[in-house]
Amino acid sequence: MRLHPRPATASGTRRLSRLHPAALTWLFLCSTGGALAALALPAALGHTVDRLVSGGPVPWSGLLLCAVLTLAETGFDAAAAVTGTTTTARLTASLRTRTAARVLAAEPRRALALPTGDLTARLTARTADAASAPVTAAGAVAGVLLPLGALVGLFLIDVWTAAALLLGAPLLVVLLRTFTRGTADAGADYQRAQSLIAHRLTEALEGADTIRAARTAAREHRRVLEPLAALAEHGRRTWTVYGRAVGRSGLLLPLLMLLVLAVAGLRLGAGTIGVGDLVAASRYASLAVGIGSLTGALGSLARSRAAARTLDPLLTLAPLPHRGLGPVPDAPGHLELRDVGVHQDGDGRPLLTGVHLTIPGGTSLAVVGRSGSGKSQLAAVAGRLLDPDTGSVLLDGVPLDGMEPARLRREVAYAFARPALPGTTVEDTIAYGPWTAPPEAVRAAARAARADGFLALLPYGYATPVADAPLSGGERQRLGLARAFAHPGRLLILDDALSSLDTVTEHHVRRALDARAGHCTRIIVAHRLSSAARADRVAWLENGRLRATGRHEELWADPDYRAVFRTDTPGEHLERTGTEAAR
Ligand SMILES: Nc1ncnc2c1ncn2[C@@H]1O[C@H](COP(=O)(O)OP(=O)(O)OP(=O)(O)O)[C@@H](O)[C@H]1O
Repeated sequence: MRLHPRPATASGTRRLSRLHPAALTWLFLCSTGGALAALALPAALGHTVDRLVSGGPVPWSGLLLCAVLTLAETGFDAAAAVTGTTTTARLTASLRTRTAARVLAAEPRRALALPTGDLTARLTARTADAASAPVTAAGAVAGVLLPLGALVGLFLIDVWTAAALLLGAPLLVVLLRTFTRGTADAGADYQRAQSLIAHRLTEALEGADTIRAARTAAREHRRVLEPLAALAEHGRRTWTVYGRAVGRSGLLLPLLMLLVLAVAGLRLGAGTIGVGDLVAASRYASLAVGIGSLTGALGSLARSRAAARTLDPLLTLAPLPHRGLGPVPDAPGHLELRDVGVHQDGDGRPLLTGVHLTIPGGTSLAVVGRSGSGKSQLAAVAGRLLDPDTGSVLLDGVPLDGMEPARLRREVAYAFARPALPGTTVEDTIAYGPWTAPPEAVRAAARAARADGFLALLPYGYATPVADAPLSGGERQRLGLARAFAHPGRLLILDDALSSLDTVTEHHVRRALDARAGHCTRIIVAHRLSSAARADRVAWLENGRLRATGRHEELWADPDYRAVFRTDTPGEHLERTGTEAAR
């Protein structure tokens, strides 16, 4: 895959904490407020107990303070929980939107070269993992503040009691460090195995019919689930690290508590501290050993960091470079390919070599050639779905790579052999594009693409949800064509977009295409003889090179050209001239 990493400045995920600053500040204040209330409570409690034990009047003010502090702690904690959940959801949405926007703004075919399942896992699960970091970190501040404050409280009550707690502190630090390192490694491996399963599952779902036809479901099942053993292993590793940390802290923390209470008890016996101090010391000790709860936050932060690493290559994808140029106004759509070359990513195999081609504005060009000759590569380069590795492409004299992408997209409409059909209803699907086509344009486009007939038979016509519309391959193609027709620009590129149409429908669609002569340049990638015969000119590709260009009737004299259309059925196509085929 060719990603275009930028020099590493602040990475996209690191900048997350700058989003929603008000919510994060509020969360920080709530967490801190809750921690301060929790820290003040033992002191107030100790003081109140001392007053009660001394046998004086009931210390109502002390009792009230304890109640207020308890309520404050609960209130702050609840507010922190609500703010944390909503902020994480909003950060996840922001991160997903930004990552998806980056992917879509980069050169399409190369940016989307990640396997679909892997990309989906990154855009869904990984963004949620990474986006939880700022909230976890804000919450962890309280997790640090509480034990530190409790330690200070212990020092203020009695130095020896505090020293007893400090005795166990180095062990706790070692425990936390080991835990963080262990979960980070296991978490990253776990996420990788998850992505691999997601990728294989997506592949299998896309090829469900092939798998069914080949009766290889069991083999496919094994292939998809093959990384499951590794996933289970990484999961076990994570839980082992958790288990060990919990086991060790489960042993260490009560021992530490016991030690602190024993020292405090001795100091009470020696008359150095009072009963209230003992109560406060026991509360502070339990708050201080609560540092063990940081393991959860550290584990979550380690998972977020591993997820962020998988998102950074997407967030640092370079946007499609351009020079902000616009199309020449009222120009005819004259397209020029100058010495265009495209190499395969990875091994550098040439897919297109030295293609020089001029398509006068308003004319049509059929691109023909054997399978794999590079027709789709040429179609992709002609509308900047792909940047050539060498050479340049100009529309009315303006280089495509200089044109502002949004303006370029308004000038170039594409239709594909297997179009994606986004949108809720059929109407949305046709209207979907650089601008939302109005209803009358949608209907006119559907008529031109000969889609109106089958759309009328759908239960709710144009309002039928796409998911509920049973569509054949040819009907899908006609919706894709209608979408292209509904967004007319100066260039229309059909990449094998008529291949599933029956000959009568194709004939009508061709007439709709011909009606655009003079005000729209058309490039039609096709295998059918009729497409070549009806076009103003033909570009004949062979092994990624332009073998010849010219009118179909002229090229027909070349037996190699005729062989491009030859079938094994004697007499079919080959005996027909271009003029006959065009009729
Ligand atoms: N996304 C891609 N990444 C890398 N190589 C590709 C990609 N798509 C196609 N190729 C390679 O480029 C070459 C030309 O493919 P292209 O799709 O342009 O052929 P085509 O003439 O349109 O074929 P067909 O008529 O079968 O659709 C093929 O050899 C193929 O292996």
